[in-house]
Amino acid sequence: MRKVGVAVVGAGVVGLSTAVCITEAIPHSDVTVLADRFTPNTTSDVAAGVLFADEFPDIPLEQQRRWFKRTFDHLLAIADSPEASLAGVFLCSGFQVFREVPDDGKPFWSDYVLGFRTMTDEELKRFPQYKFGQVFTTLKCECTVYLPWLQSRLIKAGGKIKNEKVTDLHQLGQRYDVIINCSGLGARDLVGDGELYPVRGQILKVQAPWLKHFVRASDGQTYIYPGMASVTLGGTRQIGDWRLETDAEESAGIMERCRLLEPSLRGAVCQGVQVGLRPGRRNLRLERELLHLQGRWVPVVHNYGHGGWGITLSWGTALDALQLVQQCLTEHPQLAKL
Ligand SMILES: Cc1cc2nc3c(=O)[nH]c(=O)nc-3n(C[C@H](O)[C@H](O)[C@H](O)COP(=O)(O)OP(=O)(O)OC[C@H]3O[C@@H](n4cnc5c(N)ncnc54)[C@H](O)[C@@H]3O)c2cc1C
Ligand SMILES: O=C(O)CCC(=O)C(=O)O
Repeated sequence: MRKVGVAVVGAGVVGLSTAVCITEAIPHSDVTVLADRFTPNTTSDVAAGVLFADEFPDIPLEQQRRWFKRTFDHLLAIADSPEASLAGVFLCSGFQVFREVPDDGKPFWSDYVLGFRTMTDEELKRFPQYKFGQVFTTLKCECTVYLPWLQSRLIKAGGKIKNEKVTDLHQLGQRYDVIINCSGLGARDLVGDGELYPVRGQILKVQAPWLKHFVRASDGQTYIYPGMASVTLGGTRQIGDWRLETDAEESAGIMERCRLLEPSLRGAVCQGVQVGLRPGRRNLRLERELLHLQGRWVPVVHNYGHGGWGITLSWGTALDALQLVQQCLTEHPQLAKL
């Protein structure tokens, strides 16, 4: 029996998670990840990798909760296993602080992180400019470690990886039975999605090994996330900005804002500056369609547009993409019987 040939376009956290889920769940699949950039050169590699999210406005909250919880549970199991350091996944605790008391002090994911609660007045004293805060333990998934680990897991399960820029899905129509589009911001050109836009993010990596807690200002413009080898200081969220170069003035601004939150950073040594373009979209796209490519009908599953929450939602959306592939195989029995 010939296997079902599946092409996954994209080797960021979304593409690799989706490829692993399909390869491990569908034994008669032959999955190839095609990408023009691999770790450490994807946007995912720039991410702080913290499990945290804002809401997509038009996607049912239940669905977003499921994506968050499934990713959290998957990564927590890794964090609790001997694989944790090899996969770059670990628990991290800290504070989110607000200048004004929010109307709703409980984000949609508050039941899934560990120990979510409101900060006490004593805890808030450390942040004199802030009136309200939340304390919780979430996960950090460092993609420069996690993506190589996912690639190894994929290859071990029988998947393949190929360096190829896909300029048109027609290129793949004759070579694969199912196509999964996890091209992030690249989907703007690949499938002409004008709803996608870049949200530029610049971060600093500093040496400050005494810091053990994260601190995040609720506007998402200032955050301090201690990690395995360095502390990530952020950030910027510049909508529509395509610049990949680093900006010295912005670095100075990030450092200044972070020092106001965490004065001990005055002693921190800066190791590097990075920029990434988040795949911004009003709502992420997770759906399937049937495309007529080079004389045959080919199911295409889209899974892109995760904005600033691609690591947070990676496993949950990959499991939904897998379900869409399974539906394609049921509805197109010629594929299931290959
Ligand atoms: C500064 C910063 C901090 C962040 N922090 C966090 C965080 O703490 N938590 C969180 O959840 N998220 C965070 N994010 C967001 C996160 O990085 C993204 O949501 C995530 O990386 C998107 O993953 P992706 O796999 O869709 O895209 P990418 O990582 O961009 O991968 C896209 C892949 O598609 C390939 N590709 C594209 N077009 C083509 C083509 N035509 N042919 C072949 N291959 C193609 C690329 O080569 C690449 O392999 C942050 C982002 C930034 C910039
Ligand atoms: O916003 C955060 O706190 C985590 C970092 C992030 O998700 C981002 O910068 O996109």
